[in-house]
Parts: sequence; C-alpha cells; structure tokens
Amino acid sequence: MRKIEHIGIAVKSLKESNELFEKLLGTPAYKEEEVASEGVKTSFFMNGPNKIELLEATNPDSPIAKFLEKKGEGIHHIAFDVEDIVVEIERLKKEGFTVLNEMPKKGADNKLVAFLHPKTTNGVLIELCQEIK
Ligand SMILES: CC[C@@H](C(=O)O)C(=O)SCCNC(=O)CCNC(=O)[C@H](O)C(C)(C)COP(=O)(O)OP(=O)(O)OC[C@H]1O[C@@H](n2cnc3c(N)ncnc32)[C@H](O)[C@@H]1OP(=O)(O)O
Ligand SMILES: [Co+2]
Repeated sequence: MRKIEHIGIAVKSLKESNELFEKLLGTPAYKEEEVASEGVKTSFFMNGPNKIELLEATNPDSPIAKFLEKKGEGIHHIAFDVEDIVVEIERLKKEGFTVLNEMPKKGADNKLVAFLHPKTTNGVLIELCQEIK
C-alpha cells in the first residue's frame, strides 16, 4: 500500500455534487467516466496531491444504490495505490482479509481494482488500485 489513491463518496446526483465540490474545492472535476460493470457514473477532483471520486448509481443493483438506500450520501470507500495488485491480493488474503474479487477488474481513471469486504476491515470498504501502464 503506497498511498491513498482516492476517497470514494456516494452521491445521489453527480450533477449537483459536481457543482457542490467545484464550489468547495475551487476547481472543476477533471474527468467524468461511466463504469458500467460497477453500475456507476464517476467524477474526479484533485485537491493538491489528493483525489476525490464522486459516484452516482446508474441502476438499482449498483453497490452505490444499495449504499445510498442504507446509509445515505457519504464516504463509501478508501482506495489505496498498489504497485502490483495480484501480489497485494495474495498478501492480504494470507493476512485473513476477504477479497471480494480475486481477479482484478477494470475501474475508472485507468486503474485495475479489487475490493476488501468491509466486514473484515473495521466497517470500511477498501479498494486496491493499480495504474494500467
Ligand atoms: C468506478 C470503479 C471503481 C473505481 O475505479 O474507483 C469504484 O470505486 S466502484 C465502487 C462501487 N463498487 C463497489 O463497491 C464494489 C465492491 N462492493 C461490493 O461488492 C458490495 O457493495 C459489498 C461491500 C459486498 C456489499 O454488498 P451486499 O452484501 O450486496 O450489500 P448490502 O447492502 O447487503 O451490504 C452488506 C453489508 O455491508 C455493508 N456495506 C455495504 N457497502 C458498504 C460500504 N461501502 N462501506 C461500509 N459498509 C458497507 C452494509 O451496510 C451491510 O452491513 P450490515 O447491514 O451490517 O449487514
Ligand atoms: Co473508487
């Protein structure tokens, strides 16, 4: 785990939250991207060296739709940058964490991603991200 890659925030409306975060941070989203496999539309903001990902659900089965229903808007996950996601998945499995997808999948912003179940990480959904080179 090299650094926090981004913080994911579940929002009801990407349009409204883009406006809010643009006002908050004083800079617009640098990118919007839909990831159909996750049922999300995302936008990304930089704040100094830090990245924020806003996520809106695109269908009722999306993890974001379920999260909004249960918990409402707010921090949904913390993503960590890793050099080799396959090595990191194996290391974390040996440490006893539950990896939700052992096969890394294509995420947003040019990343391969994998998730750890929040039940094994003190109630916080953890994402691993490896940049696709
Ligand atoms: C855009 C792509 C990518 C990127 O490049 O950055 C993303 O960020 S995609 C983000 C969206 N995708 C995911 O979240 C994928 C991983 N998540 C999952 O597989 C599921 O959401 C889950 C974590 C396995 C939960 O799914 P499920 O069991 O079907 O949902 P429930 O609603 O029944 O929840 C069970 C249990 O887990 C708690 N929960 C759910 N989500 C979170 C969360 N984000 N943080 C903390 N806890 C969470 C939920 O509250 C339930 O708890 P109990 O009620 O106590 O049982
Ligand atoms: Co994410």
